[in-house]
Amino acid sequence: MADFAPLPVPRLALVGAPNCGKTALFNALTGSRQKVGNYAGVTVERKTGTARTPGGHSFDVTDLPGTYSLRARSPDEQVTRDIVLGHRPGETAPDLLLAVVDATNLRMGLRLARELRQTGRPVLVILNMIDIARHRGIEIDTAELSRELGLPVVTATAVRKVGMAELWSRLDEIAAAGLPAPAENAWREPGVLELRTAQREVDRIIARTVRTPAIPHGTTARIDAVLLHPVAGLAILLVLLFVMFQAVFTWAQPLMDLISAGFDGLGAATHQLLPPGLFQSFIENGLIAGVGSVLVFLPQILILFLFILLLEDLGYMARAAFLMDRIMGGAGLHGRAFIPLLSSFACAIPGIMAARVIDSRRDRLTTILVAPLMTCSARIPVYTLIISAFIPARTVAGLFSLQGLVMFGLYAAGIVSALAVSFVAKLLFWRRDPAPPFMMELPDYKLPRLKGVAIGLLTRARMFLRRAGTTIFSMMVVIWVLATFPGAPAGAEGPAIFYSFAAMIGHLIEPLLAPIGFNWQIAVALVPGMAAREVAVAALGTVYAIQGGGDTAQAIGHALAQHWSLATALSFLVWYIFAPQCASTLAVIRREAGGARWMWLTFGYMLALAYAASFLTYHIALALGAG
Ligand SMILES: Nc1nc2c(ncn2[C@@H]2O[C@H](COP(=O)(O)OP(=O)(O)OP(=O)(O)O)[C@@H](O)[C@H]2O)c(=O)[nH]1
Ligand SMILES: [Mg+2]
Repeated sequence: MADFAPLPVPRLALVGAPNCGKTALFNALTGSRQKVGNYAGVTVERKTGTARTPGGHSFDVTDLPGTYSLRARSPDEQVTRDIVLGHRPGETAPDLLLAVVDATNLRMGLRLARELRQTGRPVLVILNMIDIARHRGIEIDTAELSRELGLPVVTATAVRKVGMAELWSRLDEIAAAGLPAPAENAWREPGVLELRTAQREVDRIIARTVRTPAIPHGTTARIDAVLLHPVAGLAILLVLLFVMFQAVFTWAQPLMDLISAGFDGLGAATHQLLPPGLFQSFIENGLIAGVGSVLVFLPQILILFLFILLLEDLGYMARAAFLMDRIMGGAGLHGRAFIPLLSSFACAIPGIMAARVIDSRRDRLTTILVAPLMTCSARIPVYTLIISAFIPARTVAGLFSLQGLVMFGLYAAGIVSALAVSFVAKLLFWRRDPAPPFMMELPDYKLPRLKGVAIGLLTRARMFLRRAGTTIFSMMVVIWVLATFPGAPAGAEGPAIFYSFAAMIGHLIEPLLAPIGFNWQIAVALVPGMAAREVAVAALGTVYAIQGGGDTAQAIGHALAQHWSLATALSFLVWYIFAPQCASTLAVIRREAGGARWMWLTFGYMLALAYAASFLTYHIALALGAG
């Protein structure tokens, strides 16, 4: 019954279990660069693109979050189910379902493929990661499998061009022949008994069509025996994190010096080229001091992400989640919270969105509540600036850089407080609910693909530069104006900035912040810091530059070391661990938690924590003579 599809461009949807390579296939089909990662739950939203076959046909392709069954439990799984069944308002079901199955893990994938067939939509089964399956000596009789399933089956290796040939030619055939008309949906939510029957049927099909080698592939198991060991595994995880932060400080230095020198030269050149006056001050103090002082931190951010991307690709991150589950569970956090919290090290916003993979609402809310406590990369400029200005560059025990140790401590403080807050949240809100058990599949180890890592780094760099060029730049213009006008009255003493709007605003807020050791310059920097945390660094740069310092990151450091006490610097660092210094994060919390209540709760508790912790730090430091 070769009915022709009425739509000019047929719509395909990629459906499959988490981590089976849907996004990799999506990228291969559409030429996009969506994020792939070797752990479950990377994709939490639908993404669409267009595939053009070698035969010149076009398809609309949708990438979906992974799901083990249409019996959806978490919000990301519901997205998939609703799209597959055409339950989205104003949207019909896709014309062809591409059932993506991990060829090394057929049990999960085939059960879902059979569920998809029940929906009545045409289904094409793709056995992805066939390269790994062959490498392990797994033999799959695809013709027989296709007969058993009653569905066409192709094999694919999404991450290699040559691995896509069969799928491309099959799509061309489908386009030429026209899609079969869909049948009635016969799928309904299966009960436990039906699920069990379905799994038995799948096991029977696998027994008939798949030959696995007698000796199972042991590498992953052998590595896991060490890396998942309750003691050795945790120790290795700690060492890895520690090395990561040491590297952020030591490897980045030469590159940062280079960028710094570049901005130095630029500043000097503009100073010479431009006639003295407002314009010169704007370029030198506003632009170069502001944006330049933030750009210097690009190398550190990239080094941090190099580590994270490599470990992700390797398949280590899911293990880290497994290791942390006991500790996180004790604090009332779900094991699946690990990935969202890990993403929050980049930025709380994707982290909070990644919490969609957590199916229970209380666990999702707890995760969202504490995600902003993870040290996001926007804090790195703030931390590094203060650390380089106040913490001597010494080595401790002949091995560790003291600055790296302090940085490690700041990250650790964020993590520990996140655990503490979720523990308290559990006591306050959810005392009676028992925590559901943690189930997460551990992916096999894979060698990281350099191309993927390089793309990941490029994306990060581009995002960072875009922020520097937009948010940070525009905030800098505002700050420069506030710090320059109305100018000093005739016969005034001291730098003109003392008579500026910025000083007025700063002096207005200062009494509130004086108890935690902040001066009016810090008060000025905190307000625009709500737009993006790094702006605080740039704002301090501009304020002190106009006040008469130099205009590079190093010059800002010197200015701070002159004007601040150590107690103030420490209090400022501690403030940045806790303070709700990011308006966009709060907006996302409101959206994802479904209410302003949770946003204000987050804002309130973080502000209270920040103030209390900075107050304590400042006064303890003063008492110890760091005033
Ligand atoms: N060797 C090999 N690796 C693959 C193949 N397809 C995907 N991968 C890798 O498998 C991992 C998971 O791929 P993704 O595309 O992120 O998987 P996904 O199905 O989108 O996962 P979720 O979005 O979490 O549901 C990544 O590390 C990919 O590089 C393949 O055909 N062969
Ligand atoms: Mg994906």
